[in-house]
Amino acid sequence: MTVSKNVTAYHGVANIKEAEMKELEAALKELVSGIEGLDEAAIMAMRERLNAKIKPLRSLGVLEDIAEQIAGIMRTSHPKIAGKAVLLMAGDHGVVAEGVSAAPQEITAQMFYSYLNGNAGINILACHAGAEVICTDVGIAPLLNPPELMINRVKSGTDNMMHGPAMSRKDALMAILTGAKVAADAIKSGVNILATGEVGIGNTTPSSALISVFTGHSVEEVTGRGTGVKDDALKHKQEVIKRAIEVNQPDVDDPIDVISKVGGLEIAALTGAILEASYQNVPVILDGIISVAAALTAAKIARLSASYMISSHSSEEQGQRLALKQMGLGPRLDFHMRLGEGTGAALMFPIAEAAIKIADEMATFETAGVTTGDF
Ligand SMILES: O=C(O)c1ccc[n+]([C@@H]2O[C@H](COP(=O)([O-])O)[C@@H](O)[C@H]2O)c1
Ligand SMILES: Cc1cc2nc[nH]c2cc1C
Repeated sequence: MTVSKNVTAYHGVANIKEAEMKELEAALKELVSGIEGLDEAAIMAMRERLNAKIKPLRSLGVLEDIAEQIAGIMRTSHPKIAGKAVLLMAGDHGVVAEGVSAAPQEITAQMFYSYLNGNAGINILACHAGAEVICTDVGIAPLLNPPELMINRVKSGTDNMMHGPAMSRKDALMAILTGAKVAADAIKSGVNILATGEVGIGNTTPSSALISVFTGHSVEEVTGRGTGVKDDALKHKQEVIKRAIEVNQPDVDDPIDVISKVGGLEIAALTGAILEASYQNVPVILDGIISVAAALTAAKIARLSASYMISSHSSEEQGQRLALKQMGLGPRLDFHMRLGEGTGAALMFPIAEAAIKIADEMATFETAGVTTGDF
């Protein structure tokens, strides 16, 4: 198959599959313990740079917040954005058997091919932003089964969480570490800002379940229509989520337990990617409800990882905003989007670059000879 120019089909993560449970737990522990808080001195130094620019103080609002955050993450007063990538994780969901999605399961695999071909929404928006799309099959159901999609597959779709755990604890750890490895490889190749994206028919169901468990909001409050279920199906979807939580009794104090019981493979991989980005001082832009459910899981595993996250748009799924709020974040773009794939996150790349450009290129009161004052 031909893979278009700004797309990488990932073929790595050799030894995770042979790893023992103990090794996986230890690898995650090591990753988590290496995540540090942001560099406050770099944040203050960036603030000083921005305050010297020819504008009333803080008048570039969120752009200034983003420039400071990136300085704190990259631990320098003069951060530079080099390579940009969307990490697109794919997985299927046993719970689709309950009729929780408006779309059929085979679309996950079909869309994955579209990403590889470079003609889906995320390809266009990532290309527009000068970013690559790194696609990983973490758990697509075996419909087409071509070997090139299976290299990183932890499991061929989750089990139906309405009847028991979506996956084993070991599978959840493997998916998290697969995501971490994909992020690590991207960073090694020169990428220094990441965005999260995904595809997985049915995945708004586990995302809402995770958000309900972690935030304490009711299932009704955090569950929306996903691909577009109608009123009756939405009610049914909420009942399925409630039942899944009741049957599995996830332990809210053990985020791996929660994500293994009511999560998803691609969601877990995004959690791992976010943890790795945090570990390596790389900002990570969040997308819609699935990405934010993964981010919330990451923040529950490692509280400090939340400071490495840059929010993007507000999904039409109401649970996304509530999950962002729990992490002290809020959406920046209100575009009524609900596609996923990383499309909303990709729109933030140029905004992050614009924020850094302001710091680098805008004149100061001194250089421009503009009178300073109490403004
Ligand atoms: O990003 C979002 O907020 C978002 C909201 C609704 C749907 N999606 C996408 O649609 C699929 C999940 O919807 P569903 O109804 O099958 O659960 C999955 O492939 C997601 O990428 C994504
Ligand atoms: C067509 C289609 C494209 C998608 N991209 C992400 N989720 C999706 C769901 C559907 C149904």
